[in-house]
Amino acid sequence: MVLCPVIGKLLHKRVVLASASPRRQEILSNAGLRFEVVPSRFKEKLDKASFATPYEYAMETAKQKALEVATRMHQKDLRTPDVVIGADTIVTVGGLILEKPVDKQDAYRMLSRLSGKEHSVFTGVAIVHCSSNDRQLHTRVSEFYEETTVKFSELSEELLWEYIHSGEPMDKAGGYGIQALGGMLVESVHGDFLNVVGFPLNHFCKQLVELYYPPRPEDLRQPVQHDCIPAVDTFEDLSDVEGGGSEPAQRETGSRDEKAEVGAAGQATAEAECHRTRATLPPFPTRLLELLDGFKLSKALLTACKLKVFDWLKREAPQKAPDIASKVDASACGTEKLLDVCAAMGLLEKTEQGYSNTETANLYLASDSEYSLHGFMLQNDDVIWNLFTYLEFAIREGRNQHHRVLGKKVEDLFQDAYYRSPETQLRFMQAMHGVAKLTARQVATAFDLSRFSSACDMGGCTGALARELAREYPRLQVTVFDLPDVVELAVHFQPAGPQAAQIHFAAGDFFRDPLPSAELYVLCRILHNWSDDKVHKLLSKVAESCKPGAGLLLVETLLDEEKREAQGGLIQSLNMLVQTEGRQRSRGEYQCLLELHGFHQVQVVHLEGVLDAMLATRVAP
Ligand SMILES: Cc1cn([C@H]2C[C@H](O)[C@@H](COP(=O)(O)OP(=O)(O)OP(=O)(O)O)O2)c(=O)[nH]c1=O
Repeated sequence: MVLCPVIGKLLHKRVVLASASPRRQEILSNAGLRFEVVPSRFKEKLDKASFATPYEYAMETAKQKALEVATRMHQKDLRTPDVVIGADTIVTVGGLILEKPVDKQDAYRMLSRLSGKEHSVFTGVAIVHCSSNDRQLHTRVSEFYEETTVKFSELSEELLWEYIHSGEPMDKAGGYGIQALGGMLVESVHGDFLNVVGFPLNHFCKQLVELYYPPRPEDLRQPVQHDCIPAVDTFEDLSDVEGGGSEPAQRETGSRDEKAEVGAAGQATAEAECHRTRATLPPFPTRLLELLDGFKLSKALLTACKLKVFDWLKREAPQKAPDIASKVDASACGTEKLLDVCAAMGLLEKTEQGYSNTETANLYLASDSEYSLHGFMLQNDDVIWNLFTYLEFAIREGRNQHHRVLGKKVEDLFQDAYYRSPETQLRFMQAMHGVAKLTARQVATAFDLSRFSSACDMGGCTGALARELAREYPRLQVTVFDLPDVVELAVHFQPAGPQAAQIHFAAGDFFRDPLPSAELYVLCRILHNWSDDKVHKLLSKVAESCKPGAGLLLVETLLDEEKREAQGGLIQSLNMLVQTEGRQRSRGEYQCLLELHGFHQVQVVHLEGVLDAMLATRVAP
């Protein structure tokens, strides 16, 4: 349902939200607006000192965000959008502008400044109307801002750090989210709540009314309430379908009533019918259709990785589609389609000269990059994709689907001959190595582990985490304990360096063989692979090997207790179902498991991305 009728004016236009903010997407789609999301690449680095007021800074940033998207979409040979919406939210306190914190310390500085005080939240919004003439982009910008004042309670150091460790502050202006946990910090709010969350919906609707229905001369002679959103019957023509143009409607001379009178009665009835249908039209299911297309986008990404498109473009760019096609041994027409989709997904840049990698592709998709996820992509393409085609069976049967993919029974995924063949094994290790490298630093620094002098990383694979632990704690000796064939290949992943002397590999099966002795045991993304029985078995083995005071560092994606949030965690649950015999668990479930095996003083830190780290201490039995 579209409550604000002027939103209906935009229903048949190509509207783009130039924002990656999930809050803005939610607010606007809840209001019934249909739009595509194209996050802006505009770097928010305008010189704040050159603006007389903070809201001018926010409006200019919003405008630049929207214009960058309008220009990029126009240049990319995609259809020029009709309307692009950009927004920027800032927090101001004591003359300072606070944007998103860059790290936890920055969040701490921001939140301590806000503690016990009143501050302002400004959101600048730009509505850019676009048109294209002779391949030239023409834009008309309408901007406004909204201010809301928020008062924080006095925040204790403890509460402040607990909030920061929740991870919530990092993508939010001022370092807090009023709509979630951050709501607990707030004593009072004066003004539009949604403005704080990132988008002043009420003011936006009023702005659309002004744009699409500027007051008629006769209205100006009568006292009018300027700050209200008119009711539905104020407008007769909400559809604007045939016009379909990108410009806001201009009021013609003569009222709409006059126009209706001159038309034939039959036509008037048909139009009325048409308007009724428009008014009751449900919101366009954009998000639903995007979800539907999700698997096609994933497959396009995986195929481009498999064909090593990003490797070729890292070596030489820009290149035209036929040149890339001949290098990757594929058809020119197919390659061009794939490259265009990659460009639309923001993985490639497309210009007159050809295609080039974006920074994301160079960093993560080229196979030789330091933080390459290429192996992880191939693992998803070759193994996980196939397993997910049997999701329906996995749901019905409540178990993994290797038997369907391989056509034979698989007793233990980690010991099976197919998965242990050197080629599949290496690909699996490359996949794990990519993911581990990306997250190892956060895991190693989540807690102060300096009291331990030895650690055992159970199932530590290529030693990527061991390396970060060794780098962070120079007196720590780390043993990577994994299956013999893994240990044999791990040497290929270990670069020389000062940490090499701190890292040792030990071959064995952690269910059957004695564990290497250590003061700290690490189980990073291990337990989710196993059933409750096996988790108990493993934890009791670890507990037996621990002296009182020893630590257990557990890293998993934790589900919330109601299993409602953490989309990443919930997807992982399905992933575990189709792939393993294990499952994702909640913080409470892990806490119980740990305590049952004599590990107490459990601390939890949410890491950037989807992982959570838990540190527990073994107490005397
Ligand atoms: C103060 C506050 C901000 N925020 C969010 C709104 C914005 O998403 C974010 C401020 O950063 P912005 O730079 O305005 O927006 P963004 O980076 O999230 O998205 P984009 O630039 O792509 O449009 O902070 C909350 O969600 N809750 C709050 O209480």
